[in-house]
This record gives sequence, structure tokens and C-alpha cells, in this order.
Amino acid sequence: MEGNLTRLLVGLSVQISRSDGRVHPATVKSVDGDKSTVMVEWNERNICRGKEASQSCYFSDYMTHPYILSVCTLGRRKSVAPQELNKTNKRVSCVGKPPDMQNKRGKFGEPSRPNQKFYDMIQDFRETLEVTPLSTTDHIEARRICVCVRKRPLNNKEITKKEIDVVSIPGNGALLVHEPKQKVDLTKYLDNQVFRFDYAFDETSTNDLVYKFTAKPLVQSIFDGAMATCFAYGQTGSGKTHTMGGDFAGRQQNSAKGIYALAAQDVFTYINHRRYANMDLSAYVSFFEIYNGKVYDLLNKKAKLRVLEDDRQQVQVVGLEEVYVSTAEEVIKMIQMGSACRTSGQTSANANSSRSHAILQIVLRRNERSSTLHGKFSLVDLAGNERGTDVSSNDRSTLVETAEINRSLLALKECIRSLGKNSDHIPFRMSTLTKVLRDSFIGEKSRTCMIAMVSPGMTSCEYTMNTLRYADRYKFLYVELKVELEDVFSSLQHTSNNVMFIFLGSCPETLIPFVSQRVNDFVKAMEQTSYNIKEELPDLVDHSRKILGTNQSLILVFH
Ligand SMILES: Nc1ncnc2c1ncn2[C@@H]1O[C@H](COP(=O)(O)OP(=O)(O)OP(=O)(O)O)[C@@H](O)[C@H]1O
Repeated sequence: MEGNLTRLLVGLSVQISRSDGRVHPATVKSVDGDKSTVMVEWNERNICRGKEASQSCYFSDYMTHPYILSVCTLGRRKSVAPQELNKTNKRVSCVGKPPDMQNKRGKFGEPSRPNQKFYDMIQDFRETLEVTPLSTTDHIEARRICVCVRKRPLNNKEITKKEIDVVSIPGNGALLVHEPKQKVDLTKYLDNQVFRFDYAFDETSTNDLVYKFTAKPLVQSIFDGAMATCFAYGQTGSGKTHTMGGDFAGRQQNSAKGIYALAAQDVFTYINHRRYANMDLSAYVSFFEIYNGKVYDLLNKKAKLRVLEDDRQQVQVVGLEEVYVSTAEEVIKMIQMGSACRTSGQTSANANSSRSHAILQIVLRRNERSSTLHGKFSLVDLAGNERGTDVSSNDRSTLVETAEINRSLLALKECIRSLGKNSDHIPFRMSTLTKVLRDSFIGEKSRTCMIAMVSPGMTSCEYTMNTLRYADRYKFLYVELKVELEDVFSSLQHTSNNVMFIFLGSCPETLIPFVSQRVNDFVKAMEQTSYNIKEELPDLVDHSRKILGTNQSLILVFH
């Protein structure tokens, strides 16, 4: 177990809680299994500081959840000055040598590249990772809000420039960003940040695989009367259009290979399925873009459309073409037609950058009841999220464009957040995007999937972090949190291996009774008496230490 612990923890970012009450990030530098100590390091006023903590201070690993990623400072810790750390030679792993001591050749023998040291450190780190790739046979869980991440491979331009890939996807929904950093003394180190999603797709994942875990369950839901929405979110050039619309060969897009087309194929499979045949459903398609807050019909020569709201708060896009379709091929033709006239521009990251939100809607209507709406699937390829930091542009219209994009993405976040909280008030009027998607945010049957796309290159690191933070927020939604915790407990109960334990970040007050009950159940299952987790936390920690190395471990969730 000690060995596992070392491999999992070294280099990870954790929160530490100081004796003066401050809580701040630090990096795990080493774990001493014999002495049961953990060494952490952080920067304070440009001075590198370190601490040795006893193992009664536990860390969660990347296989647990981001909100669990904190350090619980229960035991007494000894403060160690950096010099002392050097003397005892305890500082290990992810810290690089000063520039003059760096090798001219890469550690793996290949010619040196810019940032070779970081490259080597990341490769070293990856060697310690246990990778569990996502497989088509993995279980897919129906969720009301599903948040995923997809990493694209380095592109030719990046490979030519010898860009470093700073994103790792070990599996089980985890994603690591190895953020290259430098201390004031020019020592290089990696700040390894961990995120966790429902699913994480690595650079080898195909659109088929991504579709299967994301949009496919939503197609089924619209036959059951749901309003479903699937968003592709991310920096320009990160792969949104590739995922939704299909891969590109030059400027030619293979529309049959995107999530739009895969969803359309399934819609017709279900329509003809005996389970839904007697519902007498027909499918209709509309395709439009929102550019600078205005709606344009991509199936009608980009006609500019008005968005109106009636006194029952029903939002209508007046005059939007809704075309009856009876085969997936017809839908694919429309996707090609619409995509060809989508507003694009050139950014520093993508020569063919989409500057608008594109929305493909597949609507199911019941034939016999004057075309009553039965279900709707909105597939949204969002505009790039680079937050006005595309510094290569001084052009006013690009800046206005970017500001509008940012406003609508903020509105989207607010609406999904309200949806997750089952709030009565959904602030859909904040932007045209959320206005036209209003019926996706209301009602019991609304279902949402967000696929956050990330570029793997070191130069995209900041944008990648922004994307991950945006998507990460969804995971803090109350309803999801409860489900997630349930998963953690049940997976622990069914495992016979040693499992990393403990713990915790911000557990909402309302969830404490639930967590308390589950911890007690777990403790009972280990034939121990039950604990009041608030008052007897130290006992539990002591107990968990004793069972470390036996066949079970414990997760505690605590505020
Ligand atoms: N998973 C992937 N595998 C291979 N190539 C990819 C992948 N994702 C993206 N690409 C390629 O990267 C380039 C940029 O992708 P794409 O146009 O989809 O980005 P985007 O996020 O839609 O950008 P924008 O917001 O500027 O429209 C394209 O050439 C695309 O084919």
C-alpha cells in the first residue's frame, strides 16, 4: 500500500490547512512509507517553503473527486525549512535543475526541444500513472446533467513546433494538467492539477466512442418526451466542430462522422423501433447560428430571424425553417449545407474558427395531434471561449464578437447551474443563446450533456485550465454531488483491494446527514461501532490507519 501511496501522491496538488487556519495549495514532494510522513511544498512570497506532515494527515488521490481534493490536517505536523529539506535530500520528483545544469539531449534520447525539462518531467510523471482506458463496454449511467472532457491529439503544426503535451487522461473520468511553473530561483517544476468528470476521453478516442457516452443516451430520452441538450464547449481549435460536425480533410468536413449525424442515425432507428412505432412520430430539423446575439437560419440562406417571447414565456424564433426529414442522409445533407455558411473567422489558434454558436435541433412531433411537440434534441457547437485574450487581434469587430460570446457562455453557465439546483428561477433572458434554449432548462424531463474540449499543448495551458474550471463548476451541483458520493461509497463497499481513503473539501451542510449515515453504515460493515463523524473524527482516522494494509479502507467526507 505504501508503494501505491507514493506513486499516486508525488507531484499532486493538494490543499493544506495551516495551524493559523489558512488553507492553500501545495504540491506533494515525497512520501516516506517507513516513517509514515508526507512532504509538501509551496511558494510563499516568492520563497519555496516545505512541511513534513505525519500520515495522520491524509491526502486524496486523483482517482477521487476534485472537491475531495484537500488535505485534512488532523495530526501534528513538523515544519521543515527548505534548506533542511535539501540537506536530508527529501525533495524529489517534479523539480527540475537550474537551466545551466540541464541536458542538451532529452532524457529519452531524442534531440532537445524547447522546454525539454518539462517534457522529461511529464514523461516521468506519466510512467507512474496507472491508466484505465475507457472502453465501449463500460457502463453508461443515465444522468440529468453529464459533464465530460475530450482531449484532442497534438496537431501537425504543434508537432512541428515540438509542443509539449501537458494533459494526461488516466481513466475513470480523471484528467491531469501538468502545468509548467518556474520558481524565482529558476527551478522548474510541474503543478499537477487534477480534475474529475463523468467521462474523460483521451486523444485516441473516436467520435463514435464520445457519442456513445454523451449524446446517445439523450437521443433515447427525447423519445420519452425529454428536452435534451448537448453542448460542445472549449477554446478555439480544441475540437468542438470536429466532435459535433465531423472530422475535416482540409476544408472538407466528413459530416457523417460527427455527433450530429450519429444522433440523426439513432433517431431514425428509434422511430422505426416497435417500442415507439405506435406513437406515430415524425422528425424535423432546424439549424441556425447565433452570431453577435442575432439568430441566422442556416437552412434558409442565413436569413436573420427575430426571437420573441409570448405572455406565457414561450420563446419563438420567428420564421425558423423546420424541415421534415425521414432519413439520416437527409439530415447529413442539411448539416453540410448549414455548416458551409456558418460564420467563421481566423484566430491565432484556428485558421477556420467558428465565431458563432451553431444549434442543430432535431424535433419529434406527434402526427395525429396537430404536430404536438413530443421531444427535442438541441446539439450546440459553441463558439470558442478564449475570453477576449486572443491578443493577436486589435480589430474592434473581433473584440465585440468575443465580448458577446463570453456574455452568452456566462449566461449558459448560470442557467445550467439553476437547472442543477432545481431552482424556480432560470435566468434564460441573459442572452439570446439561453433564450432560444429556454425549454431545455425547464421541466422534470430536461437533460443536459456538456463536452468540454481541450487542446493538449503547453501554449494552450491557460485556456485549457479556463475550460476545465468552467466545466468543473457543474460538478458542484448539489444533485450531482449526492449521486457522486453514493458512487464512491458503493464502489468502496464492493472492492476487495486497498483503496485510498479520505477526504474532503466542501461538503454542503445539507448533505452532512446523508454522509454521516453512509459513513456509519460503512464503519458498521467493518464491524466497528458507529461514530459521530463530527466529534470522533480523530478516532476514525486512527482506525483507518490501523486498517491500512488490510483489505478495506475508509472514505470520510467532512467539511
Ligand atoms: N479529436 C481530434 N482528432 C483529430 N483531429 C482533431 C480532433 N479534434 C480536433 N481536431 C482537428 O483540430 C482542428 C481544429 O478543430 P475544430 O475546428 O473542431 O476546433 P473548434 O473547437 O471547433 O474551433 P473553433 O471554435 O475555432 O471553431 C481541425 O483541423 C480538426 O480536424
